[in-house]
Amino acid sequence: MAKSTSKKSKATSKTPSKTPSKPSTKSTSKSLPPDDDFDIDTPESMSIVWLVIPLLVALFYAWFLQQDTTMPAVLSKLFNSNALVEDSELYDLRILTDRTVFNVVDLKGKGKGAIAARDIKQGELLIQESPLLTVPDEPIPESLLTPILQDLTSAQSKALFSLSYARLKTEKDEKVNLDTKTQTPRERYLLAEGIVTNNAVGIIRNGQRTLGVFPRMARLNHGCASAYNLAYGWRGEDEELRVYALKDIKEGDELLISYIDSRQPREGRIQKLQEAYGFTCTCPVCSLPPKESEKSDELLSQFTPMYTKFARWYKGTITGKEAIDIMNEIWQLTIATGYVRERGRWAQEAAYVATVHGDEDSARQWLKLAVKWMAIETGEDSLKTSNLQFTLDNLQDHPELASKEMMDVGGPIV
Ligand SMILES: C[S@@+](CC[C@H](N)C(=O)[O-])C[C@H]1O[C@@H](n2cnc3c(N)ncnc32)[C@H](O)[C@@H]1O
Repeated sequence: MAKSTSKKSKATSKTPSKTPSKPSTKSTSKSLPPDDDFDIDTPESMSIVWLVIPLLVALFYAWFLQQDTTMPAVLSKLFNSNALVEDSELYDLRILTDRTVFNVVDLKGKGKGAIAARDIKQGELLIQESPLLTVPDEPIPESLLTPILQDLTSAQSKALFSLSYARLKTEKDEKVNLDTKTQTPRERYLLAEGIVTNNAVGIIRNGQRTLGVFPRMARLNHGCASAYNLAYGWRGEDEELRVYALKDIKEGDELLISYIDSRQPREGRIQKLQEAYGFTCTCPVCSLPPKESEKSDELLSQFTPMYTKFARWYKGTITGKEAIDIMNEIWQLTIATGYVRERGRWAQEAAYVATVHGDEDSARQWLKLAVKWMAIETGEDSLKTSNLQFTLDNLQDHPELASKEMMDVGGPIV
């Protein structure tokens, strides 16, 4: 009240200089004042502004409450009509920061999928996401899931129920109404259970293996071996899932992760994907013509026996030099197959071999490679990358340096 009074007196004091010399004719006029007479700072217009602003805020709030959505979704709509993020995905504010990276679109034979909206650089962080919900990594009973579903906000619920499922855990002949507005609590549970099973990712929380649903990441389809271009992982130190680009990706390419260990021949991959996710993989590697597919199978099937051979070094049945030779063969295999996912870990293991045999030069070369690839897969600032960088910077203080017989084991041939 006091404020508006002082405004009024201030405005009133201005009036004389604006008042035309013949006030009687003007004051009776109902028409709009001429432009040069219009002054927003007059007492009348100020009081209108002060009335209109709260009214607009109230109207906006009333409209927002009707929207069944989140404030960021509304803001995103208002300020960025080209935003690539659907309202249903906006249960986590950080999603707004990755909205220019990919579009979620319908893809023939796959449901939805993510398509790069621009060129993406190797090592770029593409998704950073908190779990929408978590459940223990075991069968999910109705008594556990129902209260979790009841606790979801409307945006979270929308995000969850927009996801895909492969099969529902129904009793014989049981029909399930899929309309979330009219379904019974049991039908809602069955649908949610199917969605969680099809989309959840294994994470470690409080030392326990847990399943988490991450709706943004859940749109990523599967590709085998060289076909997938992203690496995902749970970052325990920040309690969030991160997805990084393993390779340079062109605008328009589909973004793919690997749901299974795809270092195996086609038949095994197809069977595993069918059992766990209910689809027959049609990725570029699974769609190779027969001759090329045979060649690809032959190469991919070499990874496991080669790594088994390398691991004999831990038991002392092969020398450090032999172990490093095998690791270099594995590295060549990653080049031949385009399977680059585990390079960071493999280089780290080779660095350890070189370290304990006191071959500091080779250890440093392997550690540099390990830092590079761990940063691509898990980020430059991840605990894994930082630990490797620390080992590289402080190799001379490594507690196991030269703890086995001294040997020149050899560095990476890349
Ligand atoms: C985690 S979801 C991926 C996103 C899903 N396409 C969607 O529409 O939300 C897993 C499901 O996607 C489909 N899918 C994933 N990768 C596929 C592929 N390579 N070929 C065919 N279908 C695939 C399968 O239906 C699978 O059960």
